[in-house]
Amino acid sequence: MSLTNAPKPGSTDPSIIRNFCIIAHIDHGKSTLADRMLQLTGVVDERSQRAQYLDRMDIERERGITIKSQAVRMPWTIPADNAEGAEPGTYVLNMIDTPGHVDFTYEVSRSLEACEAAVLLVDAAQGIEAQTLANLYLAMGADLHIIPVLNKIDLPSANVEKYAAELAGLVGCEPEEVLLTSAKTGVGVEALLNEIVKQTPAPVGDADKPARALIFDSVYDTYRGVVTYVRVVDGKLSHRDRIKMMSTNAVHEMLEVGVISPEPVKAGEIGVGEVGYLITGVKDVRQSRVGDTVTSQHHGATEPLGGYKHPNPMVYAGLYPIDGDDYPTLRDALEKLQLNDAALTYEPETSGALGFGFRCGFLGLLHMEITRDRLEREFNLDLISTAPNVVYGVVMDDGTEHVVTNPSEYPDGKVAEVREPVVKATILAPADYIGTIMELCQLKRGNLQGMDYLSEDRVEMRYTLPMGEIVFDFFDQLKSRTKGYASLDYERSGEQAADLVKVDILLQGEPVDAFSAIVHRDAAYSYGVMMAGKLKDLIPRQQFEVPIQAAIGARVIARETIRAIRKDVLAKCYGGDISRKRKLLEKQKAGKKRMKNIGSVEVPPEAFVAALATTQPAEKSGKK
Ligand SMILES: Nc1nc2c(ncn2[C@@H]2O[C@H](COP(=O)(O)OP(=O)(O)OP(=O)(O)O)[C@@H](O)[C@H]2O)c(=O)[nH]1
Repeated sequence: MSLTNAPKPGSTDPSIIRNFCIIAHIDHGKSTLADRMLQLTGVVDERSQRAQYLDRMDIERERGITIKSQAVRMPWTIPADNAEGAEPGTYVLNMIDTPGHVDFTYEVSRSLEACEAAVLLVDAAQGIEAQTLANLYLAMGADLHIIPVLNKIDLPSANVEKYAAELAGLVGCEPEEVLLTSAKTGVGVEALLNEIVKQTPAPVGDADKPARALIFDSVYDTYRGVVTYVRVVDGKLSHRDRIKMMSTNAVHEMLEVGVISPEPVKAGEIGVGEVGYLITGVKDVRQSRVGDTVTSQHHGATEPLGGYKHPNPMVYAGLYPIDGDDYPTLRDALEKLQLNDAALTYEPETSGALGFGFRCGFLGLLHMEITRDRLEREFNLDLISTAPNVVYGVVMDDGTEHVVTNPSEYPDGKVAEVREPVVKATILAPADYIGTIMELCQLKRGNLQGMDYLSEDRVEMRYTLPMGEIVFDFFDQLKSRTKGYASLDYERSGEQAADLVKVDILLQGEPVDAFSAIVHRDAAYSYGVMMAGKLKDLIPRQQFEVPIQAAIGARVIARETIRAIRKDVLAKCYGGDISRKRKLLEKQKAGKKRMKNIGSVEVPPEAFVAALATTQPAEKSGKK
């Protein structure tokens, strides 16, 4: 197809615009399908085609997952001989590739607001998974038309009949209406593009009203500053406008307006129903927040589009440089990352054991891992991260309330109540595993809210669970108990009072703040024993005996001892070569410089890294 006769941005009749997104469980093939569409519509030619074209960040490529949403404009022609259900002619498709992981649900929900239809993609060898449901519910909540598609039909293990019926049952259509594709071989993708044109409602909006556009993404680009992705609802945005962000009333000069196809293409303006980008002088994505409404400064709109939510951090952890000299580099690195990630928060913090670092807030564990990975990789830092924890509310006997994002801030004195955040979790698994899943959820203080059979051998179980129990190794354990067959999705759902205590770990009587944890009273003993045992193995023997204790307040609940030894570096030096002796002693001194001192106990940084490493969340690899 030639792009020269494709409709131009700014003057496109809304009736030929189709805005859609692709939603799916992680790994069901969204990015591959998006690639295939780019190829078929001619916006990416064979030569520049690379796998996962839209996943631009290195880390996205390496992990094979999508982190930031992207929007692409593609022309698609319905020929006269296949026009049943649509006028023949060239249409404009705006495709929004959405992230699939639970940490980025907020981004998915904003992307959905910019569309009229959602292609619901399901792996024909896996069937419906937890995030298939979660994303479907989000899409239905946004009133989108759903186009059900079974992908990967080329796989020998595909069970098209079974899963088409399951999917049809879920969205309420006939199994024959489920489209079949292989994003890998391209089978069925052309038919899907035709169906998108036929089934997706054209956008409605008023071209004569003041401009209103929804920000559904904003990213920081080193060369161009903040690039804001918008969907225009009413009016027009032109490169000559000064624009206003309606939540803050901040006014910005517009430097450029354009569409992505699949590289940025400048346009004079974008109008009703169109999806495009804006570049202003803004230097920081926090000034151009996802969910906000953009209008023009003069004769602007007075009513913003539907409300938007601040992404609140759910999980906190301390990040410390292993080498204290790297502290300024870490600060600069966090500042740079935040330009691109409005959800990342950080503030300086000092730890008696680890020195200067930052308390960082994340949307979830995957978000935390990705941030840490990027800091280490892109800024060449070696970091120690403390165990992640959620936010607790502590009410004292005298009625004062504290918000605790760090165990070391846990207040002293008489505590009346501790409140913890809870989540609503949905687990999908083969029915054979119901018993073991229930056992695990019980262990993690979950409450069963309901259970449904999706088909004969597949169940959906709904639980409320304390978020603090989910952030550690819940997902890992769920996967290992179900041989990898279960999938999990959760969302924040208020808080509850719980019997929580702070467990301190003491080395030679000195509490080590980095190892303190807030845990349920029933789990306090096992946390203490586990940590004391780990540290006994990790901390090298010193010239004196070192007791390791775990304590709740003044009460010691577990104890280990590291026996004394004198490491005699001169032992191998017979004879009296004084310069050699001095050399060895200096080497020992240099080694000691890296050590972290807890009282008089020297702890190598590696011991902190190993002791604080929880079982790695399975999402680390980006796969289920
Ligand atoms: N055999 C086969 N493999 C496919 C097909 N579509 C995608 N895949 C493979 O499935 C894996 C996951 O595909 P992606 O496109 O990265 O999945 P995704 O849904 O975008 O994943 P996230 O971006 O992480 O949410 C890749 O290894 C693809 O090559 C298909 O139609 N057939």
